Amino acid sequence: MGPDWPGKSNDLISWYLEIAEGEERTAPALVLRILMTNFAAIHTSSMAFTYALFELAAHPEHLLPMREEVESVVKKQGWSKAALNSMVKVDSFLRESQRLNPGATVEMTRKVVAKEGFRFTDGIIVALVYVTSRAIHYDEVNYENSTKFDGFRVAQERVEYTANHDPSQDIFKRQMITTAVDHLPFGNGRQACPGRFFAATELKAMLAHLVVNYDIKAEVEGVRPPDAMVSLRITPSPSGKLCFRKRMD
Ligand code: HEM
Repeated sequence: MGPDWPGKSNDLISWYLEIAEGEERTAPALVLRILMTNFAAIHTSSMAFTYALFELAAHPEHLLPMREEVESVVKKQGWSKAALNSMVKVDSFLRESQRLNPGATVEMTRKVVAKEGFRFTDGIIVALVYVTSRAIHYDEVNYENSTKFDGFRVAQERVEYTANHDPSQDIFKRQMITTAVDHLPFGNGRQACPGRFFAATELKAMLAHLVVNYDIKAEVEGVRPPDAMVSLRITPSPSGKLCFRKRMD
């Protein structure tokens, strides 16, 4: 039948089967790969959304502008992938939430393969490198008022950018999916998270649905439930509570 045939599945198991060879093409090896992908995909996305809800409840002034944006975009483009791309405020809000809430104090573990290790300019030699993503995200050199949550930090910038550039020629470099040395929620470089396009689509769709259908309130006004630390990892409070109600108007 060759590599393509009518009705061929287009899913994760099929993609793995297509490239796996030798001992990688056995059921245990494929199951481990799928479990590993689930591990990379699920807790990260749920944590990112929980953080976004905590930030929204603590900074409720962001809700109505996002509601207006989503309603206006959906009116023109329906609930589509293209519509999600046009939700500039929703994208900016999630990006800011990820900036202030990376999943760990350090990310991007890299094993040095050179036998002599990696030598920093001060002479220190290491075999393993981590990047201090949280410190970078909170650095005033990189972000003005860096500790302040400003959900629309890049939204206006993007509107202005888009108005002045041909969208087919250039892309705004500070979207939720864009990685950079000063924005590392998805890592950076060759090993940057390959699931980030999927994650951004699902998180934006969920947040857009939420802001048009629900009102949200913090349990204690303006207070964001405190994070929990697990070794080098930081997680949203497992006991934090928020109040939701179906939108009344
Ligand atoms: C908000 C959600 C997510 C966050 C914050 C996140 C974050 C990350 C980070 C920080 C890395 C390490 C990047 C580096 O070392 O430079 C990574 C790698 C990875 N992520 Fe995600 N991720 C998310 C969602 C997903 C999803 C939905 C999938 C799959 C559908 C996924 C699959 C992977 C895989 C396979 C890797 C390893 C890439 C490699 O080593 O080549 N991630 N992710």
